[in-house]
Amino acid sequence: MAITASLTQSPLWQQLQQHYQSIRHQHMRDWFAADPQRFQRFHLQAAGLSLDYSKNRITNDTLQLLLQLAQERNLPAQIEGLFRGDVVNRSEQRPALHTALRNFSDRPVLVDGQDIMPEVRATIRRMEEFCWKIRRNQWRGYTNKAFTDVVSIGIGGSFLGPKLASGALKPYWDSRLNIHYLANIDGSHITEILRRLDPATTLFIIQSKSFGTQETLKNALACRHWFLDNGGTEADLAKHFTAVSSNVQKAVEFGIAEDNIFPMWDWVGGRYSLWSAIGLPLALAVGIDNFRELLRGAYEMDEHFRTAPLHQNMPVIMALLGVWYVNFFDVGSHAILPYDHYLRSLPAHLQQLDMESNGKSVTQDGTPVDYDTGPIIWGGVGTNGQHAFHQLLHQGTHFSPCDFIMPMQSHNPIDNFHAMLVSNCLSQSQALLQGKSEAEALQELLDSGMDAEAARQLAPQKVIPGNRPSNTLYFPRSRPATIGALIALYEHKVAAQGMLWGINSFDQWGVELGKQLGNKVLHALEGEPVPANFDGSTQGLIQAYLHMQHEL
Ligand SMILES: O=P(O)(O)OC[C@H]1O[C@](O)(CO)[C@@H](O)[C@@H]1O
Repeated sequence: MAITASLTQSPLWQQLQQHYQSIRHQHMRDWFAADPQRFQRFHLQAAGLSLDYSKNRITNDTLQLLLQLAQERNLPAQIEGLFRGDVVNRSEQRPALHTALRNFSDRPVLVDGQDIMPEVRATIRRMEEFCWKIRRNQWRGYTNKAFTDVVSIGIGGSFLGPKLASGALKPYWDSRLNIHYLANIDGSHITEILRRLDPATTLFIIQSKSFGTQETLKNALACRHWFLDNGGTEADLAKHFTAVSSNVQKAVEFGIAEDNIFPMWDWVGGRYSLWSAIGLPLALAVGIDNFRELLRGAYEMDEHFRTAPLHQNMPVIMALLGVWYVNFFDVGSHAILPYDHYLRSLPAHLQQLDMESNGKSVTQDGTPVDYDTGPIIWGGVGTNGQHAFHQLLHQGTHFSPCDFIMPMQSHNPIDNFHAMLVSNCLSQSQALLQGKSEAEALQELLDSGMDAEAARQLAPQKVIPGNRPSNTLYFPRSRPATIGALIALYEHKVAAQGMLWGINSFDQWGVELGKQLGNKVLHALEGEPVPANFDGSTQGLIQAYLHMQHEL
């Protein structure tokens, strides 16, 4: 769906700017005091998730204007187009149909006139059969021992999604199988993983949509050597090496038996591929039924995104709030703060999802944007972050809107641990909202018995501006369906922001230059002449590397 009018030239954009000027000095504290219904009014539920977005710098008028923006940018039609399989990734001439991977409806999904659903369902059945054989010890290693370890080799989207979801669903793991994720091209990473493993009981899954990613292929080759050097034979490889890829030919050339290759498709982006056979390590860990529940939760969020009116649409509201901060408050970052040990990989997954999707500077038709797009996504698990980076959130010169994410029940209820965890989460968003004025700080110091002059000197250091926005996403417990819904929520939030900004959220050309240069640098590090057109810094660093190879 083409957007014709320039975003920033529209009268609505000017209206939003004027509205921003009119509310920017108002404090959320006063809004809460004036409106006892604010929590209920700015609150949504979808697919088992609840969103409290009342602690945002918005009034009813803000929301109305933002919702008008969504209409003006044809969001409903764009969302429908995404699900229908329109070529939303125009630079690669592809649809983005990760939603087909979790389509529990009987609606066909057409790509080039062909319904892709039969192939999607056949692949899940293959995954089911595979999981069943491994988990019931019918498919065993070359010494006929059952598998104890699975090494998933992949990077980016072929790593972060499965890693996040398998961490999030740790309570559902089959304790007989350990899952290891090997991503980085770093001798220390592979050494630390393989040192603990026995080739006879280790299964490898090479995860690469392209089957051309340097890190993955190098790691896969090293694992193969390790397997052959430690007891396995060429004839045993088919028992221990499987792959997931859209490039079957390359996987076969690498030496993977064709029957051991699970398909991927061009219409699934890497960072949206958890729902495909890339989710295989997760399915092995938690079982195919739980994997299907994850898909079902995502499907429920899909249906919500597709059908809910804009003002009740959770991904759309989160997207609009993001645009409000990025484009009107000039805020360039967004923090993801899960208060759940099992969700500790969420910030890393959302970094790829959001920043690879919306870190773009031109619109779909190639016009440079004259407004900011995707923010820097960062974060970490609470409460650890409170004792590290939250200081800046509370008193730094710039603010970062925060998403607090919190299950209300723990899988491991011990004493009052969970109440303490939740209390920390709630009090952080409360402190961000409320802040502390200089008068309050001074009074506190005087009440503690401090001498008046010392208190007056110290009080400014203790001022906390407050009025800092946050969302709180909560749900009863991290179940497979909840985690599916949560990840899909962010996928759709990111897609909706891309639609509002008119950019392509489904390509990632920016990562290519580094890959091209990387090969030339590698040749130089391996002794070839350093290209004369390399900048002085890179030349100097190459020389330093070469020099240090001779140091003990
Ligand atoms: O699955 P592949 O093809 O190995 O790609 C891995 C990752 O590399 C990227 O292409 C970026 O380099 C990501 O988009 C992708 O998720």
